[in-house]
Amino acid sequence: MTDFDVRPVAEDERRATFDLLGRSLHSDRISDESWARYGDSWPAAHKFGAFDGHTPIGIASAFDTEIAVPGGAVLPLGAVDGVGVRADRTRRGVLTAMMAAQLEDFAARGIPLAALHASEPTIYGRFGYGSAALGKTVWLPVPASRLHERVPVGGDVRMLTPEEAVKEIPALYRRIGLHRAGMIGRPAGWWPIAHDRIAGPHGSHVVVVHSGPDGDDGFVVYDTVDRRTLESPDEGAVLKVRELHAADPVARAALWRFLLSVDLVSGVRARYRPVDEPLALMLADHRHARTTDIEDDLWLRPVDVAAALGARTYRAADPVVLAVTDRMLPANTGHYEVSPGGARRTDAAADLALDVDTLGMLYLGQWSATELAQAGRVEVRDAAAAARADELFTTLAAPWCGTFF
Ligand SMILES: CC(=O)SCCNC(=O)CCNC(=O)[C@H](O)C(C)(C)COP(=O)(O)OP(=O)(O)OC[C@H]1O[C@@H](n2cnc3c(N)ncnc32)[C@H](O)[C@@H]1OP(=O)(O)O
Repeated sequence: MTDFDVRPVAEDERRATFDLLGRSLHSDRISDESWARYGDSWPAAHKFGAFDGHTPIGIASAFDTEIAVPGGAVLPLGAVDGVGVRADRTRRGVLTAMMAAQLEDFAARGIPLAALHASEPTIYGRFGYGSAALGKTVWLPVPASRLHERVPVGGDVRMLTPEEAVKEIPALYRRIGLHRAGMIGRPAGWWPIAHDRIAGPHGSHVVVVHSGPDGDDGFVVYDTVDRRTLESPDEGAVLKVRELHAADPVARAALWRFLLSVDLVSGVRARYRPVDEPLALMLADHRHARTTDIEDDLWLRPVDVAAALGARTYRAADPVVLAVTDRMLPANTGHYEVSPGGARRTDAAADLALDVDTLGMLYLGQWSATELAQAGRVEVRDAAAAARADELFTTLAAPWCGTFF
């Protein structure tokens, strides 16, 4: 049994907790130089540590931002960006205690949704997080992959210097906007560690911007992986896309056209793309676009179920009543009527019953109530209700986050 206290991280505990996180993820200890450059991206605010005396043995970090939900509303979000427990203190409740403190903090501050990217899919369901948006990995071989002649053409692309990338991309991300459910805002503290570190003067990534008739409207950040070996000295490099954002199909097509045009390349690999990005359809020969993986990407946790359900829109169908159970935040446990007019608490009998993590899976439209019922995650009390819930919760575009945190 381990004794530990969970409390907010103090200013002078930032680096120790950052190192603890790095160690738990098997990263190298951060150098003084890198800490001086990027340490401000690890503020003490919204971090809970588990301490054995003064020594940190666990960290659960989050930053405040916002997330787009189906219908276009943008809600406050607690983005959980770093969780780790010292390897000699795992499996004795340290994470559970930190998650409880963090969720109570989100609830007390009126934050209706929390989200994270999970290192392992078996960790977070018990804390009310559900796998809410998937991402696909695509592989496009070069030169075989050519865009179809009907794919729209327009605008121009230009490669930024690292200094320009640091300056211009944050504003461009804001201009493109949170146009899909699941996309999140990127606060000032996100950029140095997640973008400038890899795409600025000390990084290896390349940034290319597309401009259309109204100015810059898309960008891609990628790295180049050299594949030459003694046995195959002429093997082309692989372009590894870190992120690609575009305001419209013309900008998106231009950025993919650019990637496929780079010389001495054997292929383009992009991970965590929207599952409905029509890359295969954009090729002259759709067989060249290979989806090599589909992974859970964003995990979502309704913190205030009434506020979260009330903020998204629903398609036309008769109402359903959901019985939601939330063991960690019991104030959420109750019945909610969902209809095209919105959502509200009700005393009416429930048609479907589910835990709050499953509500997280349903919320952005990635999974249907029927799928979740067939998998045993939704209990069907009225046989016709799953189909009504499918209609209500379905979204035209797949949810997608598109931001690493
Ligand atoms: C958002 C992010 O940052 S993702 C990155 C998460 N961090 C990592 O993966 C770093 C390496 N792993 C770790 O640091 C730790 O193992 C953690 C943080 C995943 C778990 O911390 P712990 O303190 O061991 O968790 P805790 O003891 O509270 O476990 C609670 C329950 O979850 C289970 N659990 C915890 N971690 C895992 C896991 N990796 N796989 C399966 N089950 C797990 C425990 O078995 C326990 O189950 P029980 O209640 O049935 O007994």
